[in-house]
Amino acid sequence: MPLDDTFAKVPRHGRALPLRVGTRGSPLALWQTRHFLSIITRFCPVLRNAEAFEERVIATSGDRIQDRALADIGGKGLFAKEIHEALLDRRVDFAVHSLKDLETELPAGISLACTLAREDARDAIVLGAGCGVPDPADPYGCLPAGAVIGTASVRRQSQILHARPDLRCGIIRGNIQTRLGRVRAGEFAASFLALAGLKRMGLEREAGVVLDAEAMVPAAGQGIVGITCRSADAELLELLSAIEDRAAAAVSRAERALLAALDGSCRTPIGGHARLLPTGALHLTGLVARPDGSFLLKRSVTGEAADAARLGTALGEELRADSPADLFA
Ligand SMILES: NCc1[nH]cc(CCC(=O)O)c1CC(=O)O
Repeated sequence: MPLDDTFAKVPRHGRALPLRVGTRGSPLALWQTRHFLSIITRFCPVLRNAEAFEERVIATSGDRIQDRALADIGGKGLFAKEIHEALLDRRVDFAVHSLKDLETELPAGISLACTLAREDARDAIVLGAGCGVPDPADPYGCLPAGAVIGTASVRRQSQILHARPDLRCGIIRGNIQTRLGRVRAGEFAASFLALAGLKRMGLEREAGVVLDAEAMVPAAGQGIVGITCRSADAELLELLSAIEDRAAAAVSRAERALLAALDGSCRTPIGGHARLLPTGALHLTGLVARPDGSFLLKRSVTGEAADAARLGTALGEELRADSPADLFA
């Protein structure tokens, strides 16, 4: 059925417009929400009017608590909890998330309806004034000995400390603009940000060093926007699945299955990154480490994209079996 016909069913079924979209209020979250709306309206002319959508900004616990590592306050679910509640309470009809902030096991009644095309999945280092000139052959070489790097992510912390045990990490939180400001103010020698967020904010020039996915394994879902809605809302699920990006769906299935198989404690540094090869096969890298970088295990597999979830589960189980048991206590 042509997409327009599918979407034309929305008002015909008597669903009241506007459709209410839930989003966090950060500049990146709002950008991603408007990006999603521009895609859905391109596919669906019937929704191309000013009254079709209404943005509802929802503050999450992750936005409110700014001084602690995510692992210490309950992990990634914190950016989504209040948004799930708004969906279940029917205050919104669907919601836009950074997929890497969305827990693998969603609450009963909430479904991941679709994923949008991936922006760059890599991490970047934002360099403060005391850093040297970046050398592509030695991505961490420009960081001064003993420097304090701002990050609230145990995944990034473990990988940089593994490569540079002389460095130290301090907690930096807040949205992209806040974190850039704190590096500029000299509170930290440098910090990490997802390149996807910098690009979407037009701040790519702030990326002093771009780390390839081998040097710094990204988080599962990094750079991908995911849309949730109520599992019982068959009509909206159908509409949203029509705009799914197939490549993003395959890589995110692999990465999220890996994460789910490894998920022991939210304090465990875990990386997961999949990409589609020119042959159409799927290449998946997974990483488990200790937060201090003293242990780091990284493995890759290649298989059929159609088996994305199974590949992720198998790699996750293998990494778990070959890591010290206390990492998953
Ligand atoms: N946890 C915060 C968060 N969630 C998504 C992004 C960036 C965009 C993305 O990865 O899709 C960021 C900021 C960052 O990690 O630098």
